[in-house]
Amino acid sequence: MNILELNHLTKKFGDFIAVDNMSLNVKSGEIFGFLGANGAGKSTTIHMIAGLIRNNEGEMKILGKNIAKNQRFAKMNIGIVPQDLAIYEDLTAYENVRFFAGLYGLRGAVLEERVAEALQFVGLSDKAKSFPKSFSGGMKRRLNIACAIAHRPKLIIMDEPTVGIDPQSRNYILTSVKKLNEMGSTIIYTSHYMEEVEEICSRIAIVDHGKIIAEGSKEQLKAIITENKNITIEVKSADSINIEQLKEIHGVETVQVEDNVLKIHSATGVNNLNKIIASLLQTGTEIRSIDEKEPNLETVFLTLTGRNLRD
Ligand SMILES: Nc1ncnc2c1ncn2[C@@H]1O[C@H](COP(=O)(O)OP(=O)(O)OP(=O)(O)O)[C@@H](O)[C@H]1O
Repeated sequence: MNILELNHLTKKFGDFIAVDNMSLNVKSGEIFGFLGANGAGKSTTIHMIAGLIRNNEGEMKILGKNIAKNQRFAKMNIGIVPQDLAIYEDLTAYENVRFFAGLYGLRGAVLEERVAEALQFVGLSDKAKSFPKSFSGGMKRRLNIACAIAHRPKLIIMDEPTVGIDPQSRNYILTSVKKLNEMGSTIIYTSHYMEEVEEICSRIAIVDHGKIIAEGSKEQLKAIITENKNITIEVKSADSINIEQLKEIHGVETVQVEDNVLKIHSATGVNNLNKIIASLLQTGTEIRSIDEKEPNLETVFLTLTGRNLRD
């Protein structure tokens, strides 16, 4: 079942099209990765889902209901962790979470219980009475998450929650995302860090210039690119390399020599490294090091857009 549906969603700022006819289905229970470079249109999409800005065209549905026509229902079922911290410096951690949970209609004992639960979940129970100004960047991010999850939304959307924080807090957040998912929430995880998306997401959409340019599991996305394996061999001297002979080896697609480094693109599933080495040794080439890499999402992104994910 689809928890979120975006149909032909478009957002323009003047003449500029930030989100361009975007259609997307997110299934209940998944951790869905929304991967794109800065300015790709990720935050704009989230702001439309959150009702913070209006779309020019298209339609959005949460649990089958039109978001624009069922705003209260949408608010109850969606928790947004914004990219820019949405916490009040002059309220304690506890008061911050209570304020947001109150906005979603929680009252009385249930409210108190859920606030305590959310603070505990992000590891800030012992800081409940402290003010965020004494918090590290990572702690503020965690408080930001607590504010978005206290009302137990079915869909949690996180907009780059690990930007600018220390590795320990980053790991904490990634573990929390997996835990929230195991506890039953669907997650949309936005990032331009492909390692994070590869680690936690079951399905991924790559967004570029406001459009989804590829969508699928990690394996499906990697299968898009043909030059699947990159073999880099450093040699003492490249003079003796017989390039034509290397190109005849099964699976070898391209061979490049730069200074004393040999770069070979080879099809995956082809076990030809022994033959490549044998060819080099036969012509008297001395090997210094060998490195063989499977493609990653960065390579997929580069192949699709011609650019690196990070600027
Ligand atoms: N209010 C606005 N007015 C004009 N242009 C805007 C506005 N908000 C966003 N944009 C532009 O829309 C494009 C998409 O921005 P958006 O913030 O959605 O990208 P993003 O993928 O979330 O990237 P980032 O990680 O940098 O936030 C950018 O070129 C941005 O400059």
